[in-house]
Amino acid sequence: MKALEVRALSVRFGEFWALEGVDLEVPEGAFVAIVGPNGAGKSTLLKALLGLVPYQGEVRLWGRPPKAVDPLWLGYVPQIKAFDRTFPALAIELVATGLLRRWPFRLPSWARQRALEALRRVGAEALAERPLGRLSGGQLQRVYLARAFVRRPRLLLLDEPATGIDRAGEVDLYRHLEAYQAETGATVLMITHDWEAAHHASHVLVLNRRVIGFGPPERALSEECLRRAFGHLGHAHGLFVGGSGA
Ligand SMILES: Nc1ncnc2c1ncn2[C@@H]1O[C@H](COP(=O)(O)OP(=O)(O)OP(=O)(O)O)[C@@H](O)[C@H]1O
Repeated sequence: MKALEVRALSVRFGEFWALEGVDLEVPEGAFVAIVGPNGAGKSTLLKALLGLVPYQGEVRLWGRPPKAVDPLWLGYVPQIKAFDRTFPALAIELVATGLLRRWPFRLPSWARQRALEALRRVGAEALAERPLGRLSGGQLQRVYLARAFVRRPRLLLLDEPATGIDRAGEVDLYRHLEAYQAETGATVLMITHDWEAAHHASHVLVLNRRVIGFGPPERALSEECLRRAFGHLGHAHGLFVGGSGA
């Protein structure tokens, strides 16, 4: 079964086309790494799939329009750029908003258990009772990941989830994602600038406003595809499949 089908998807901001004519089919249970240069429309694609930006074309999740899908089936971790750190809340409460879809005044014990389980999954159980204002950037990123996991979603949309997380935490994150997929059969779409991480995905989407390549890493991460997407490979030369650094 296809988790995701996209036909002729285009997104326009004023006169500027951020995405043009994107076609994509993602089988259920796939792990798709999305790569492309800055401004390529990667975040815009995830937002369009969630109906967060207006688009032209067709999006189907499990054969249905996004609005007909139970929101609890979808876990989204946006790019975290700014956060009001004076907001008086605990990490576990932010995680629980993924479940309750509002700020909990008092956390029901079932929601507390689920939130703790999700924090454990991302190695952040110890942060549960910590005020958000006292989290580092990487710790806050883990808490947002737990917020996506807490729903036990069937589709996880992750926008550069490893940003700010240390190398050991990053390896842990990929391990958690793999374990979660093996356990639930969920589908993952993950934007990353880490081509090495992309090599471990089942599929890679190379995007630059249009689909430049889509398929298994060895095909999509070919030198030709990456050159078409990035123009030149610069210092990353050698990371493409078949290159000396692969
Ligand atoms: N709300 C908006 N209004 C106007 N332009 C926008 C808006 N959101 C994104 N854009 C533009 O659309 C293009 C694609 O942006 P997007 O954030 O999707 O790129 P990206 O591939 O995720 O980039 P990055 O790797 O830098 O995160 C960019 O040129 C951006 O400036």
